[in-house]
Amino acid sequence: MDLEAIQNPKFLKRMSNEQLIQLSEQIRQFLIEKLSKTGGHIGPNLGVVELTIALHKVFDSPKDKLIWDVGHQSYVHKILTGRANQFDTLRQYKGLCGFPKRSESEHDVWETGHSSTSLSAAMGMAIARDLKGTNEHIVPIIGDGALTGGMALEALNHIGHEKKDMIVILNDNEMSIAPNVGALHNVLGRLRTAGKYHWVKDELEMLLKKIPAVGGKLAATAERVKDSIKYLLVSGVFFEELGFTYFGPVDGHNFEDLFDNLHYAKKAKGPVLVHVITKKGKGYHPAENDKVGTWHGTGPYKIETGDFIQSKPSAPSWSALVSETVRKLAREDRRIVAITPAMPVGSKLEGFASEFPERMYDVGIAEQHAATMAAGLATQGMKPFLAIYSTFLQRAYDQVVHDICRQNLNVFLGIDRAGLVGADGETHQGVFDIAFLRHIPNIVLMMPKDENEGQHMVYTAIQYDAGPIAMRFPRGNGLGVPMDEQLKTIPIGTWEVLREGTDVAILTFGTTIPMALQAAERLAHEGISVQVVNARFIKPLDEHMLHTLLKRNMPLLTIEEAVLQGGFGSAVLEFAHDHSYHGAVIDRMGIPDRFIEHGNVSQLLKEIGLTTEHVMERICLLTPKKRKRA
Ligand SMILES: Cc1ncc(C[n+]2csc(CCOP(=O)(O)OP(=O)(O)O)c2C)c(N)n1
Ligand SMILES: CC(=O)[C@@H](O)[C@H](O)COP(=O)(O)O
Ligand SMILES: [Mg+2]
Repeated sequence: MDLEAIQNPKFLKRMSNEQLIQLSEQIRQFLIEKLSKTGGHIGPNLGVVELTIALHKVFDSPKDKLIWDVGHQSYVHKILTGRANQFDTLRQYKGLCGFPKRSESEHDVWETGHSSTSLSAAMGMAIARDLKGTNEHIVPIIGDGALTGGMALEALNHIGHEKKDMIVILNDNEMSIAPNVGALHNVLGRLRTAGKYHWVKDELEMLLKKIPAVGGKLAATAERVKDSIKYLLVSGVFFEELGFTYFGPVDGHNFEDLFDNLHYAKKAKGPVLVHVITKKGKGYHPAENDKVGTWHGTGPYKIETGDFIQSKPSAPSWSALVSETVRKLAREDRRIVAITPAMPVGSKLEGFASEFPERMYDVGIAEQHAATMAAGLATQGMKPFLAIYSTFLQRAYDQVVHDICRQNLNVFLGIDRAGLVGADGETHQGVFDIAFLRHIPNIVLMMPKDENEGQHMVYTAIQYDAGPIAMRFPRGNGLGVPMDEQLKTIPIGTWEVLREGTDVAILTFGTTIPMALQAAERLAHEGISVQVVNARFIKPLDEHMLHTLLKRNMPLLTIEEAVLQGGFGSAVLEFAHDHSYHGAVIDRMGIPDRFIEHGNVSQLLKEIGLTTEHVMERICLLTPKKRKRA
């Protein structure tokens, strides 16, 4: 069939299982083809083809609410709800979002991107339904990785207590991004192998009744069987004791099994959990055999070979630079412990993990736990390195305030993906961390201009023992600058003049330094002398340099690839005000007060007005008398 002609999922109701099998094959090929050009979350989506088809056949979206946790696995849902013709624009500027988007379709009832929110949202929708007296089905679909998120466990606890009608679909493929971790994962493991939970439970009851009747060796065998089955059943009881009716394990690639269980679940009263076993990457050999998470989210690739199509980077990735520098230091410094909340691959911690397995912790999708565990380590004299994406650090704000900074503990926060991340869009842009960190007492917040300064900053952070210290760095690769052999510490709170100037000073850091230098270079030809300062410490500010600049009455322009509200520019404004430089001329450039959608970073910067040309315009507005007509 022509997938691009699909308007809505109603057509599924008329299809036989054989036809559905053909459809799932067609969708798989479509995904493999399209994503070989656009990139995206190919593994997760190949794993949920049959499950998504079955859900849209059994339930009536959008009346029935399908809520996709994380949402990176919603491409099949988007195909079945009339968006197949947009896949050439997947995750591109003004194109199809890689996550559910309410403005795209009435079938996208809840927007995700950050993990573990589906059950809480589902509970809200279930309460609303019952208060309104309507009868729609509420169906959150949560992965085994997302289930390790604290929010999910908070919601399970409440849902099981309130006993509202809800059908939780647990999509268990044994993988988070990397192989899933945790005790809960082991519970699921037992269930995966237990066979049909309810059948096993009935068999056990019958067996238990017969045991007294058999004597001798058979009794001992029966006893052993009973114990092993009981061990397996304990896992099923895990959910039943939480107040759920457990169905499973269900073969997530077998329509008969799926329909049997989903129809049961649809009729059941109270909260139901359907444990569906799927294979991440199913149907595409390289993705299906991915043991480490390489095919979780990818760029374009060659279908025949599974080779990724990417230009050879001129410099190591920022994540590798930071994690490998920590690894090098960990050889001499036994205090160092690395922690990642489920992103060992993205944070490039594989090397550290292989060299120091006893000092590397992947805690699952548990940022709050990760941050406070780091604080606990620091109280015992250890030097925890918490590798965490800026956007995911948002989950651990109180732990940073209450546990790490308030107790002034020696935690090193490696804030990865700081700034615009591009394809993942609104839910993943790392643009809030300056605003939500800089006002916390005791924290040091810094950002290097290039990877050489970055390695020195890592060294500085490890040596620093006066409290919490955070280094933010962008997604992607460094600039390819020469690297010093010898690491050195950078004095905390010191900025660096990169270019002298007398008419105006630009204060900026990290990824916006190149555009500042380029603007200064071009304006020099128009008679405007621009000073460019590497304001590499966002907190504490370099007060000495600020006083010097403000006393010279130089107009200042701050630039940051981060939100303006409460950002670095705000800090400079506050400083000028607090030190009575009331006549100071201070302008700010950064991300405006709105969410930034997905797209190529350079396109987004252009849309926002963060380019060399925009900097030049702002400088000219600050120095009107100086500009020689070009
Ligand atoms: C709060 C948060 N932390 C981390 C991530 C990064 N992340 C995206 S998908 C994923 C793994 C999800 O595993 P699972 O729920 O099992 O889905 P699967 O990819 O296996 O289908 C992680 C850790 C995230 N999206 N949100
Ligand atoms: C869906 C999700 O949250 C992750 O897969 C995220 O997309 C990873 O981002 P990076 O590609 O920057 O590691
Ligand atoms: Mg999974």
